[in-house]
Order: sequence, then structure tokens, then C-alpha cells
Amino acid sequence: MINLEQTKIEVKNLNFYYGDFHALKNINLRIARHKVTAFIGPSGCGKSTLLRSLNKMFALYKQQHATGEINLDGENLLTSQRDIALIRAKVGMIFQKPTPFPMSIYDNIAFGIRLFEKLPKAEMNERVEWALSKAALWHEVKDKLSQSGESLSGGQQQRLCIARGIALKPEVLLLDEPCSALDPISTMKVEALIDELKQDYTVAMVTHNMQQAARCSDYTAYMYLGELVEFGDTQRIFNQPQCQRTADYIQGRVG
Ligand SMILES: Nc1ncnc2c1ncn2[C@@H]1O[C@H](COP(=O)(O)OP(=O)(O)OP(=O)(O)O)[C@@H](O)[C@H]1O
Repeated sequence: MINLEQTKIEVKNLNFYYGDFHALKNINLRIARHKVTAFIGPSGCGKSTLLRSLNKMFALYKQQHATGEINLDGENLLTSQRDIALIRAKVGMIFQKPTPFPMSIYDNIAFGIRLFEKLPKAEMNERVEWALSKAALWHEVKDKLSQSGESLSGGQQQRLCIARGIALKPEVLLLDEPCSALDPISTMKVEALIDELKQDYTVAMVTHNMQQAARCSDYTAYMYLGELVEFGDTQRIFNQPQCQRTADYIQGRVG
């Protein structure tokens, strides 16, 4: 269905453990380049665990480990010796709750860039404007860049966090329930943004909201108790699921 050429991330025989607890069981899927892939399923099924594996977030925690392969453009991240900070710059992550740094809107964007690049002031200004524009926030904040990021509304804060991720020029964006703390209008803006982001990035997102998965994603993975039950084209998963368990969840009989 998704051939290797279209694949940005290939997950092969992935098993994930929190200590002795086996949270992901032999997951195999391909995440297509410049598409949005949604992970859905009842609470506790492993959606966030799978998403966080994709940028090796677990490497921060000693008792968590993964086996198998997560191939990013053919390089297995699980065995790669590449600096973890570089992997995170390439595979950016945006969390459920907007988490602006306690600093100005400008510095929220510039801070991460400074860790990786030494840009002259004019170029930094350009990068900040570029990232805020990509995140559809520039026009709302251009006259108050020195104000605290925390002074923005929840929806604006979430777009600021997306801009912060984009500023590092990632290739993949991982979104963990990016709208769950937002009101309906901010949610609409972030959903419209997700649709635009896929032109430049590969996007994977966790969502509890099935309408959102149906609206925003090209591919959907349905998970249950640590297993990948069904994966495919979003239209097909929602209209003609092949597994009864997927149909039950989509029709609201589970979770
Ligand atoms: N830090 C942790 N230590 C131990 N077990 C964990 C940890 N984080 C998650 N788990 C367990 O791993 C399983 C998968 O959790 P995960 O957060 O990935 O599920 P989820 O599908 O994202 O759930 P939700 O929709 O509620 O956010 C659950 O059984 C959870 O209890």
C-alpha cells in the first residue's frame, strides 16, 4: 500500500517495554512522506508510546526500552549512534498541553535555533518570522514579539509550540493530541495548519477525536492493547474497516 519509496519512517517488529510491562507488541507500519498519519484507539492502547518511540523520547528513561527497527530514511534510530538532540531536531514533537517557555515570543523560537546554529541577528529575525508564518501565527504576534509567550491564548500558545518545532527545520512532526486543550476555533486553526504542514513535513499524530482523525489524516492506525489492529487509508478505515474490532471502536462500541 505504502511502498518503500513513499516511506519516511518504517517501523518493523517494534516491541516496547516500560520495565517488565510490554506496552507495544510487534508493531509494523510505514509512515508516508508528506502525509498525515493518525494513531487512534482506546485509552492506554499505546498511541503515545508509539509516537514517542519515533523520536527516541524513551532514551531519557533508563527502565524503558524498545526492540525492533524504526527506520528513518533507512537509518535504524534504535541502533543509531547519532546524537539524540539531532534526532529530536529532525523529528520534532508537539505535546498535548501547550508548553511555551517562560520567555518572549521571539525567544521561544530563537532559543532552540541557538542550540544548533549561530545565526547573525538579521537571519535569526528572518527565521523567527518564517517559523511563525508557517505556523499561521505571524500576523497575530508580529507587533508583540517581546511579550511573554505565556501571555498568548491557549490556541496561540499551541501554534507557538508548533512554530518552535518548525524553526529547527525538522523533517517529521509528531503531534500528541495537539488540540485536546484547545477550544473549537483554535482547534479548527490547528487542523487547517496540519493540512498545510504536510506539504513540507511528514506528520504523525495521536488523537482521541475520531472526527479529527477522519478530517485531518491520510492514513489511520487503529491500536488496541498494545497491538496494531488495522492500518490503512483513512477513508477506508472509517468507511470499510476490515476488522470487527476497528468497526466497533469507530462506531463507538469500544473505549
Ligand atoms: N511511564 C510509564 N510507566 C509504565 N507504564 C506506562 C508508562 N506510560 C504509559 N504506560 C502504560 O503503557 C500503556 C500505553 O500507554 P500510552 O500512554 O501509550 O497509551 P495511550 O493510548 O496514548 O493512552 P491515552 O489515550 O490515555 O493517552 C498503558 O497501559 C500505560 O499504563
